[in-house]
Amino acid sequence: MQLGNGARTAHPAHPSHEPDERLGRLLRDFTALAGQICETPIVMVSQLHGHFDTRPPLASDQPYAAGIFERCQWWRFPGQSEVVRSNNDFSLCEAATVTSAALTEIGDLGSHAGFAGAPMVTGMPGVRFYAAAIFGQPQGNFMGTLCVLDRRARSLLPGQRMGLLTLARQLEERLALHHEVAQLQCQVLTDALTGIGNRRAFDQRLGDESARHQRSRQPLSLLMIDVNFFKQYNDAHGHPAGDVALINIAQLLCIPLRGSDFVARYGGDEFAIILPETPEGGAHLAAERIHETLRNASWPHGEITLSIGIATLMPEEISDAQLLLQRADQAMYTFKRHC
Ligand SMILES: Nc1nc2c(ncn2[C@@H]2O[C@H](COP(=O)(O)OP(=O)(O)OP(=O)(O)O)[C@@H](O)[C@H]2O)c(=O)[nH]1
Repeated sequence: MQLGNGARTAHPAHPSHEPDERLGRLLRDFTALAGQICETPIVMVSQLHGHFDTRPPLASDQPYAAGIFERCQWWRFPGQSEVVRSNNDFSLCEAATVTSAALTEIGDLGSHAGFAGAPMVTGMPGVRFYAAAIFGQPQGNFMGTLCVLDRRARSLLPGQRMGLLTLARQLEERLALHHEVAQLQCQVLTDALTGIGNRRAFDQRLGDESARHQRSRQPLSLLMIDVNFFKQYNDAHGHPAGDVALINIAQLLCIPLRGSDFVARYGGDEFAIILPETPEGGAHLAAERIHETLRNASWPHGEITLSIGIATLMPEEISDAQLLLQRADQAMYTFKRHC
């Protein structure tokens, strides 16, 4: 196996496919306000470039990794308090962003030469009126449109146009802030050298998982990992070569694991892996797969081996993250003594 640079990271910030809650609230509030101000039954936000949802892609998150969600739409329909994601028809929003006007308004799509046949007009939701205010920049982190729609032909009042433009500007600022906060959160939880979760992320996740263990009464396993003779490796090949080895080890650790497992750099040459809902036997299998992955890797300065300590909290045990940590640490040192 050749070690590459393409990092396959187990990202600490968003361990699941749950939606980004803050973005959800933002979209709900802005679509509600736009509908109120413009008195339209349907409101929609189009993401035309970049990601509003700042969840970093997970290795297992194929649609994100493939960029499928690069463009998407969130709709608010009459009587709904939630926005729903549905990629309907981008032709109108795309056209709105190529004009020089900040606001595009088409009173009757049904008699419009360019858009009478657009899917949004002829199919669901069958709209006749469309107005869109652009936000973001084509060269920036994101660009999109805040759109108000109606199933009948109509127009906006001057104050409503101004209101829509103001809302789009505010949405742009909030999304930019949302991006910055997400980036900072990500940095705070990421190990700068290897790109996987850091000690802080590990502590948070272990707390979450031990609470889940208590609720679900499922076993919870932990692997504590130490690189063998790493001081010698550094001394023999230099600190930069040691850094590269740590980066490669972090990548390799992620390969044989499940998407729900969590890999972190615990500190120095130590790594930790949380295995939710995994009994002792499963944890031993995971450790064996890790040893095998490292054995099959090609190393520039001779093989690197690991000492792996395994501990499991059984369903009937009281959840105690510290106890789990102590047991795994102890098991790791026992393993090392036999190396
Ligand atoms: N290159 C590099 N080395 C690091 C980093 N963090 C810690 N180390 C080194 O990791 C080594 C850890 O050494 P020890 O704790 O003695 O462990 P060891 O040499 O692996 O010995 P055993 O654990 O008994 O196998 C030290 O030489 C640290 O300087 C890092 O970010 N980069």
